[in-house]
Amino acid sequence: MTDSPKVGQVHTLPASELELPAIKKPRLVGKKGPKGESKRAKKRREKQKDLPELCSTEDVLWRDVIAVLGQDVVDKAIDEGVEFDSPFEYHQEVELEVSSLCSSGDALAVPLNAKRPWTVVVPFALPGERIRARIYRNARLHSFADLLEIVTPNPELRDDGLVQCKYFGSCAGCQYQMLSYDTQLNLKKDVVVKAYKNFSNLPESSVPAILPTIGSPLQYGYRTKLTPHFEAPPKAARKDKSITEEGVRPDWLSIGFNKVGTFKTMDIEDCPIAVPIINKAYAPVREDIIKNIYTYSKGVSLLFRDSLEVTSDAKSASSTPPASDEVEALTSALDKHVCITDQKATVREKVGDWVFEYNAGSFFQNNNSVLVPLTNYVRDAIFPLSSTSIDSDPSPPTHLVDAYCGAGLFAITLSPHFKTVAGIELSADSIKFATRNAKLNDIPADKITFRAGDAAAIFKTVGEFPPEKTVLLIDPPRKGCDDKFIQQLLAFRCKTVIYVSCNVHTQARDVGVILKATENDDPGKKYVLESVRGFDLFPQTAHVESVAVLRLV
Ligand SMILES: C[S@@+](CC[C@H](N)C(=O)[O-])C[C@H]1O[C@@H](n2cnc3c(N)ncnc32)[C@H](O)[C@@H]1O
Repeated sequence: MTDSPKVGQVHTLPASELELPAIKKPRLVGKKGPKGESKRAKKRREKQKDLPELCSTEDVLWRDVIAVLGQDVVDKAIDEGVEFDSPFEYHQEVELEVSSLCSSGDALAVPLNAKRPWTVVVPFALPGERIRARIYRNARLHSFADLLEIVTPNPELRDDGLVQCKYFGSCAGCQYQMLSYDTQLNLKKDVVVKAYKNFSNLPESSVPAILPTIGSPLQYGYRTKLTPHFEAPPKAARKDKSITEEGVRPDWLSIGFNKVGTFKTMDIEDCPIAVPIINKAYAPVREDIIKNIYTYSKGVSLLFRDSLEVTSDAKSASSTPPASDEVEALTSALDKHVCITDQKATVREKVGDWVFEYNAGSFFQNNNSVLVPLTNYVRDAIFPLSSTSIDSDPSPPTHLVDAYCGAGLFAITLSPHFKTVAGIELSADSIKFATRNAKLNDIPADKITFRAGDAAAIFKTVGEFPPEKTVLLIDPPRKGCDDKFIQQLLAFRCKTVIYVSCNVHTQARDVGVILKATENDDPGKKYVLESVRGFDLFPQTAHVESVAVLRLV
């Protein structure tokens, strides 16, 4: 059984029930234009001022809207000042033809018989489908709507039989369960292609053909972290405590994730993309919350993290290498999974033969099954040819800088291939664990060092690293690298840069800045974009991780 929309079925999604106001036309404020500026030039200047922030979610969607309507149509609407004149009323029901998918995984549809060029963003619909939807918000040349019905499905793409979650179609977590896994991977490749087209500011000739997305070995049951949440009891409900004493969930209580298109929580009993141990632990926690809900005065965001059991033996082994007869006990202890719910507890995870510990509340990649392929891919990108090949690099890199290193995932897994490794990370807590993880994996302290600080500070500390034999690995948060970091990267100019990113749009922007800044430099000093490839860390969702390889030529 699934709640996902079916042909001819009325699918009630909740967003349109909310009183979401229409987005107001922004006021055009700002500096005066140059003297003698033409009307047309003024309009264009004002148009630029109005545009969403570069690489923001709105900006990514805006580029998709332009692609559907065409730049000429968009320019004309803006010149005529009608870009916010939606043809739709709040809650109007409309029939639409889906033309493409946005990078967020939502469909972009065109109204049938519209008075003017317009687009509508609708979740869970697919290109080629005819749908019915209800408008709940208007914006610049596009509206947002809830999906009501798929009038004509696209059987080439849609297979509702693939859906494994009863909440799919209502929960905001997944977008793609009705698609084959190959289709999901192809769509993610398209997102990477679009990101480089829209945000790198590079000519086509500077961007290599985007490589096929590498899939996750697990496509369900892979998420090692889940954070369901719930609200505190409303005042009126606090007076009536009788129901929960019997363990029955009151109607107003929802423990779970956001409903699609809203900030409202929907009640979710299990999540099939999470690892089984998390779902097992979640059920009794839910029961306990329901029984004790009136003791909560604030809403809570829960944490569930898959961990290998850390025994006292294993703990002491983390500071001193284990004696050989302890190894077996340690190995078997490592294979027992537990679920951690305390933000401050230590999580233990294996990536291949490497062991990592980190604070449950801090960052670690959320899909363990893909981490060996990902780290191996990065290794092979750094050392492109096998050591037996006659063409192999006669002077391979010897030094690695891992910027934004977290608990040391890349620094540690890549350490056997380098003489010296240096990592930097803003979170002092993660650095404490990175240092501990180096010890845990028997990496000598004189080979690998981690320091807490802003990523840009690493360049001051690696003055001894020969740039022509150094690899810089970057894995920043969604906002990408700041200007200070990029300027120092350019000054350092090491031979290879591997840019891993959870936001391909900011990655494309930063890569564009780096390539443009070096395009007129002497041979050996210019960065080229050697390859870009998506990695699927989050199957069933629209999210794509991206790995870009830059090399000096
Ligand atoms: C996407 S995570 C990558 C972590 C690590 N590479 C991994 O794969 O586990 C980004 C990391 O950057 C850190 N970070 C955020 N801003 C930073 C900054 N300005 N300088 C250094 N690290 C930063 C975050 O704390 C986070 O651990």
